[in-house]
Amino acid sequence: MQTTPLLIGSFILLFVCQKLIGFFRAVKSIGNHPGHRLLFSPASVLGSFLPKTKYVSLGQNHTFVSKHTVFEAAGCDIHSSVSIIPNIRTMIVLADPAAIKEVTSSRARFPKPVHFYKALSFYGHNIVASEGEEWKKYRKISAPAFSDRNNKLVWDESVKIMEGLFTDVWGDKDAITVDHCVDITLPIALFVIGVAGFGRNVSWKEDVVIPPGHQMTFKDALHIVTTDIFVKLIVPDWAMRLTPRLRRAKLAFDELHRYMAEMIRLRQHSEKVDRHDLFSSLLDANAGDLGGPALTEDELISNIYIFLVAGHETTAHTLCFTFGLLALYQEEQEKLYQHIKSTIPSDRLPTYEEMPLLTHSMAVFYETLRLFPPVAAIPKFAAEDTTLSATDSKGVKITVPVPKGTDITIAVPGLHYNPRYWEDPHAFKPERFLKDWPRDAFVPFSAGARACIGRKFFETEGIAILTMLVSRYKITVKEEPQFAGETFEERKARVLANRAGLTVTPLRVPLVFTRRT
Ligand code: HEM
Repeated sequence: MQTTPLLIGSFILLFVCQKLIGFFRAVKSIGNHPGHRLLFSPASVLGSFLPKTKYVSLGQNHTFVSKHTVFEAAGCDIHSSVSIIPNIRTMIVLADPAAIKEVTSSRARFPKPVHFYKALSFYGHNIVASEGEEWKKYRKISAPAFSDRNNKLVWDESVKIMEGLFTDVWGDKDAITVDHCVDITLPIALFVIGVAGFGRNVSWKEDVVIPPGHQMTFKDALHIVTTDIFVKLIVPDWAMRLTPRLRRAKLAFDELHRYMAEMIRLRQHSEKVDRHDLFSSLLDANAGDLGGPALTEDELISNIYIFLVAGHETTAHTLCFTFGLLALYQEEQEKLYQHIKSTIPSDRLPTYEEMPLLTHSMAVFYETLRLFPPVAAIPKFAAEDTTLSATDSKGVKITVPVPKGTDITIAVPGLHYNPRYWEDPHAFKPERFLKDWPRDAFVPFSAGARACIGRKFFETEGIAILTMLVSRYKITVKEEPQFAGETFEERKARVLANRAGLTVTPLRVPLVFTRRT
């Protein structure tokens, strides 16, 4: 009778001893480099959802929230994290430009951990969630669509979309109040990738109408899929009908699939015109017209989905933070307005050829991306036993052993708020990008062969949108009685508050756009 509890107790003791031995071995394998010692891995579902508790979990959005402070505590621009559950995991976290450059430029030594991207692969394999020969195939198919010719299309379409917003939606109103700025930046970014990437032209008026044969709009389906992506990862298919929220998520996943299949059928049956957009490249690859192995139907759908997501969420959130910052820092907005006014005559629309002249607009975006990088943590892993080096707080070079299999995280906010490279790192100062600046200490688009393929696409649409908006409207924070009397710092914290989502997500940015006279 007494043997059962004894047996269970022995098993528990054995399990704990095994975990502890593994834990201490892991700590030793990285030379006992300082950092977090945790019960739950920050890369696990529990570890990222539990609140921040010492020795237990780092809490939500921790890479963004902690910025450079963890590195300061570790006394080095590389810190470690060793955790026990679900299995012993060793992670090396980087905020050192040279170490980051080494990792991003050696793809074979530091590949992408594809299993981390499971949430993005539910429609099939795609460019973001793949490695090796498969990734090379997707990148080769997509690269020609990001040409200068297509960037001009991105510019022209972005200008048209902004004109549509001003005339069809805002009309003759002198002041437009939005309760959350993403309510306008999400559709803007989606319309741009829709038309410039996929030839899918949606007007502001059509955008709110559910087309026949569907139960939600394309925009809503994509938005719900993006927001509920982790639900789909955690909840098994049979359980997706259990609550109204889960049913809505399931409907959105199915609807988005239907919309993408329709887009494909429509383009396949339309007259072949000489197009060079992303959709044409993907369809040609599916038809086997590009040589090499053809894209399967699932790969085609999954890549369309990934370009829609990668191409609109990052952009929409960056635009939203940019408008929020300009509303808070009126003097910076005025400088930007004056620069645009002195560069583009007010009696006509800005052209793609004028984009290089809009240096101040680019500086505003770069400073926003430094402060609010949408992708806060970029994961890699060590494919072999190796080392990484950084300087410690006393300027001494430290070499950290990195055993094969170690997780590596590029902590983008850690680097972007690193006071060794950025003076007064918490301040919004676009001018820092108008003089010489530390290029290796700025990686919002990652770097090396796996850097963002859409960087120029974003910069083009972003500058066109910002130029159109700031030249015609002044942006201010919406005044609300419940926040009367708050200090500037309180207002800033409220307006720029964010949470972890697929990318760093603004919570609520309430703004007023007032027509300039
Ligand atoms: C503010 C705008 C943007 C930011 C900050 C951004 C950031 C990034 C980052 C950090 C990565 C690397 C992710 C990783 O290694 O896991 C990435 C990859 C990627 N981005 Fe962007 N992105 C932006 C806009 C865009 C746009 C507009 C598109 C498409 C039109 C796009 C398409 C992609 C794709 C396809 C990849 C995967 C590339 C590969 O692995 O070869 N992104 N982006």
